[in-house]
Amino acid sequence: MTDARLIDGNAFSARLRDTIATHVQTLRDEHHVVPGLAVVLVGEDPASQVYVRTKHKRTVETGMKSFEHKLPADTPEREVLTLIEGLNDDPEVHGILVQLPLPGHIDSQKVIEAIDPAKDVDGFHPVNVGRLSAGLDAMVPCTPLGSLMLLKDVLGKLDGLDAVVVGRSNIVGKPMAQLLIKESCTVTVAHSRTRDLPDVVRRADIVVAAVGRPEMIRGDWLKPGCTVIDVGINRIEAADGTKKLVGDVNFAEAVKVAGAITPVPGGVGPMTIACLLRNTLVACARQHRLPVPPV
Ligand SMILES: Nc1nc2c(c(=O)[nH]1)N[C@@H](CN(C=O)c1ccc(C(=O)N[C@@H](CCC(=O)O)C(=O)O)cc1)CN2
Repeated sequence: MTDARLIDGNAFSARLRDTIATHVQTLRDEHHVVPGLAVVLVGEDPASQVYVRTKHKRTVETGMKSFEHKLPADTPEREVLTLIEGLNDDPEVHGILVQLPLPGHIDSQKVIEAIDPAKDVDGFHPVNVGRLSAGLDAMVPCTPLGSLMLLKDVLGKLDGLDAVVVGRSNIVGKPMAQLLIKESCTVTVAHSRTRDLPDVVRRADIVVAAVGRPEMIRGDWLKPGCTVIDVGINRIEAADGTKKLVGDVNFAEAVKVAGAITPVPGGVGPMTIACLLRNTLVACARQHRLPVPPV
């Protein structure tokens, strides 16, 4: 059997960012409006610092305004909430994102709920969670949205397909399941208590792995020809002592069985930031009561 097709998230996200940049230019030229994204980082988590830096770079490249707020790790919760109140009221800011995880003394849910749902480009506010689950227009979390775009690019229509989402987090697993239900898939959400997980995964035409456990999903758990979306980003030590990035799927085994698969890195990860820009563009258009660009 030939190896699975590699789903190239770097190439897809670069095309998406180009399309977004074109729409940003149109908004600027025709309506004198420039989308603005505010990113709040609390603390010095090294991975978060890299992601926030990349978000700033991509935001500016796309022609949008970027507002970075970097706060020390011991910033009181009240100060973060006050900052968000200010961003909610700032007409130049159309999207607000608080980089997660937050330091332990800050209640993440309280912070998320302080964001104006119209500016919640992460789609984590309960209003957006509820709207997505009701099948209404909503801000959709970036990683599941990017995963869905890749799936549609590979498979076209998804209706009637069996999808298994492994992981039930609020950020990925649950919204991913909602998006797949909307596409008329038959969706199973599996998690740490699921019985006979390999058998459950083996039924799937689409496997979305979002458990946060390095290489947990093995090649012999997969239905031959299925499509695998690996959301996991795990830093592990390789046999030679160097650090490497792996997903939640054992790639070397899975590539021999699946029909198509996202690599890690270079699969879903780059889609997360491209979809953040997409959500900021959409939020801006809605706030100015302009037609929402088709992205
Ligand atoms: N408020 C949020 N916090 C976090 C989110 C989020 O969507 N909203 N997601 C993750 C981190 N994240 C964006 O914030 C993110 C993760 C990974 C990538 C990415 O491009 N990954 C690369 C590998 C990069 C590396 O070497 O580490 C890839 O997979 O190719 C982008 C964004 C948690 N926090």
